[in-house]
Amino acid sequence: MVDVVIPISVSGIWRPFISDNPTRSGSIGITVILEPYSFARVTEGEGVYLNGNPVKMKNLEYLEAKMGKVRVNMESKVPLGFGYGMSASVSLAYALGASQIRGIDLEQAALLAHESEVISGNGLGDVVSQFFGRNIVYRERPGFPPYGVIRIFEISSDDIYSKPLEALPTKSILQPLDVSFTLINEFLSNPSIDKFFEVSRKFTEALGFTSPFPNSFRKKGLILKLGKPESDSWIRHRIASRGAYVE
Ligand SMILES: Nc1ncnc2c1ncn2[C@@H]1O[C@H](COP(=O)(O)OP(=O)(O)OP(=O)(O)O)[C@@H](O)[C@H]1O
Ligand SMILES: CC(C)(CO)[C@@H](O)C(=O)[O-]
Repeated sequence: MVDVVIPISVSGIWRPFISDNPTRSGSIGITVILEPYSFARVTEGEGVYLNGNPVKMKNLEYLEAKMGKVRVNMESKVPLGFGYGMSASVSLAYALGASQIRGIDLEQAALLAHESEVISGNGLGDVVSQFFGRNIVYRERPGFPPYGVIRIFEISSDDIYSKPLEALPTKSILQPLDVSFTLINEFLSNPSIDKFFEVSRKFTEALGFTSPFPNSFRKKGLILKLGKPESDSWIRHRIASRGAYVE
C-alpha cells in the first residue's frame, strides 16, 4: 500500500511545444502550485476512483500498459476536466504509486505520467510542474527534464480562491499565442503574486477567456481570484510549498 500526495497546478500563461517525442514535448509558461493537496492510496488491484467515482481516461490506459494495473483511490477538493491539472494529478498518483509497488524509479514513473498526458492531449506542463515544482513555476524550456527546464519563484499566498465553472477539453486552449513570450518577460521583470494574476489575465483574455471578477482570470473552466470574493461559494487555496511526494 502506498500513499501519494499531489498539489493542484493552474497555469496562467502557456505556449505548447509538441514534437514527435513526448518526453521533449510540453509547454513553456507560468503555473501556480496550490493546496489543497489531493491524496491517493495505491494498492494491488485495478480501477481508478476519484472521490468515489470511476475515472476513465487515455492516460490511464497508457500507464496500465507501461506499469501494469494497480488500484487508485483518490480524494480531491477540485474536479477533473476544469483546468486544475487534475488529469496530471491522477496520472502522477497512478505512476508514483505503481512505481513503489513494482520497484520502478520515482522519476522514471513521473516521466511516464508526463508522456501519458502529452499522448492523450490532456496536459503539457502539469506533471513537470506538480512533480518538480512548488510555489510559482516558470517552465523555461518545454518537456520533461533534462530537456525541460524549470525555475521556481518562492512566492507565497493563502489568499487565493477558485470557482469551478464547467469541464472543457484542453484542446480548446492550445492555440499558440506570441503574446505569451511578452507576458512571461513582464512577469520575470517583477515576479510577484499580483504580477502573476495581471499577466495571466492578459494572456487568458487574448485566448478569449474572460472573468467578471476583479483580480482574477479564467483558465479553461475555472476562475482563479486573488483576494477574498464577496460570496462564500469559492474554494480557498494556499500556494503549495512542496510538490508531489510519496508518504
Ligand atoms: N467526470 C469527468 N469529468 C471530466 N473529465 C473526465 C471525467 N471522467 C473522465 N474524464 C476525462 O478526464 C480527462 C480530463 O482531462 P483535462 O486535461 O480536461 O482535465 P484537467 O487536467 O482537470 O484540466 P487541465 O489539464 O486543463 O488542467 C479527459 O480525458 C476526460 O475525458
Ligand atoms: C496545457 C495546459 C494549460 C493545460 O492545463 C497545461 O498543461 C500547461 O500549462 O502546459
